[in-house]
Amino acid sequence: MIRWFRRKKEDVGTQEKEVNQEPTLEAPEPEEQEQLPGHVEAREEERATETVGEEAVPAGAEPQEEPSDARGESVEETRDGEPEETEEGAERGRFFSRLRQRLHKSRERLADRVDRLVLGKKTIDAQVMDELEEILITSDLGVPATQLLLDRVSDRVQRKELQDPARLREVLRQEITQILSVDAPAFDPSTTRPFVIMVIGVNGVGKTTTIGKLAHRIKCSGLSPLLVAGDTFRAAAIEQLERWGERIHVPVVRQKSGADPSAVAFDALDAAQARGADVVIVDTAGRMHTKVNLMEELKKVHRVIQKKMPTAPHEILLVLDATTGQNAISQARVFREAMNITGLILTKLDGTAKGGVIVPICHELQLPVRFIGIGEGMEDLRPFDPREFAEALL
Ligand SMILES: Nc1nc2c(ncn2[C@@H]2O[C@H](COP(=O)(O)OP(=O)(O)OP(=O)(O)O)[C@@H](O)[C@H]2O)c(=O)[nH]1
Repeated sequence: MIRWFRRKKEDVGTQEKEVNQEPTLEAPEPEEQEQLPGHVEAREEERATETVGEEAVPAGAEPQEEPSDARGESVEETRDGEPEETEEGAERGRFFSRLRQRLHKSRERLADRVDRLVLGKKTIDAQVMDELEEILITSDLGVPATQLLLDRVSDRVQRKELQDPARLREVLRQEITQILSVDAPAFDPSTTRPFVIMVIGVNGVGKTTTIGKLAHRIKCSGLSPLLVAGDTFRAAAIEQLERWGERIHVPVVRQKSGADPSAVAFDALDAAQARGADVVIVDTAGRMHTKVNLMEELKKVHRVIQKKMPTAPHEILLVLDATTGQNAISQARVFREAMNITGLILTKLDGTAKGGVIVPICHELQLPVRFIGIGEGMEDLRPFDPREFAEALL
């Protein structure tokens, strides 16, 4: 057992236990130093100033340092070591450099520290492993995933496959890619019609925004989406979804505030058939303003959808806010107890240093990350690619 790990395990274990004992389903506080728009108090005001039809600019967001050339990457930064010359390759390069730019805080916490750790070192000895452990834990990788990575690195060192400290980062990247590559069927809304997606998560994590972005992606792929305002407890949530609908020219099925969400979902499936919609995306409440238990309410919506269409919902996507770090894992545990989640969406990865949390989430839950949110704009939802993410992070 490694020294640092032994020293810190108790502290971290206690912290994790506290989180596990009382998983909060209230929107948790994001990192203190970040004035992210996900901050609950700030949201109502932001909504009032949101403009339909324009790319929303995150409050306090740093100017987007998009590279002026297509890639903004050196040749060594290309994914396969070769310059990509096709238009598709250039497009991918642009997206990748944007992803890296948005993940820069998480990258600073992980990659830059690993680089500093190996600088001038000749071997990967116990001291290096000790410091690596600290870097991984404090980068939100959690104890079990950190231990797994350390074991794999140690194995490679012992088998003499890894001797040069300069290769440590590359090896970590490979191992993290493996952890992130959860075995699951692909997300493919073209397989059934209508393809029904239920989106769940606590309030403030970015559900409605994510639904807007997802519908935009689906529309761009040639399918016709329909949005369902299933968070009937907050009038603002219905309006927010409607604004997204107007912005991306996608119809929204709604009822008045306070209506039964399962009745809204039921009617929406009729509407989807009548309109010939290909994909139905159901927003749900994140917090109950009544005595009804959130999980019971979600189960009811699920039952009603299933009654109408026995194979539906085809995806149940849990949205988690990356800025909440380890708390996101606790939330996922609670939701998984109640719902048969098929995939995850991690939001607000831009501007947080806690992007590493995606590693323990995949490691523990063995659920595929379907998409990641890297900003508030329409285009800021990306399909999750484990290798691409690991490369952007490390
Ligand atoms: N920076 C950033 N902000 C995001 C992202 N996704 C969502 N947000 C912001 O997070 C805030 C909360 O998003 P909502 O979509 O209202 O969250 P919700 O889960 O639907 O919240 P309720 O409607 O209260 O249940 C909004 O200000 C969004 O613009 C993201 O990927 N990056």
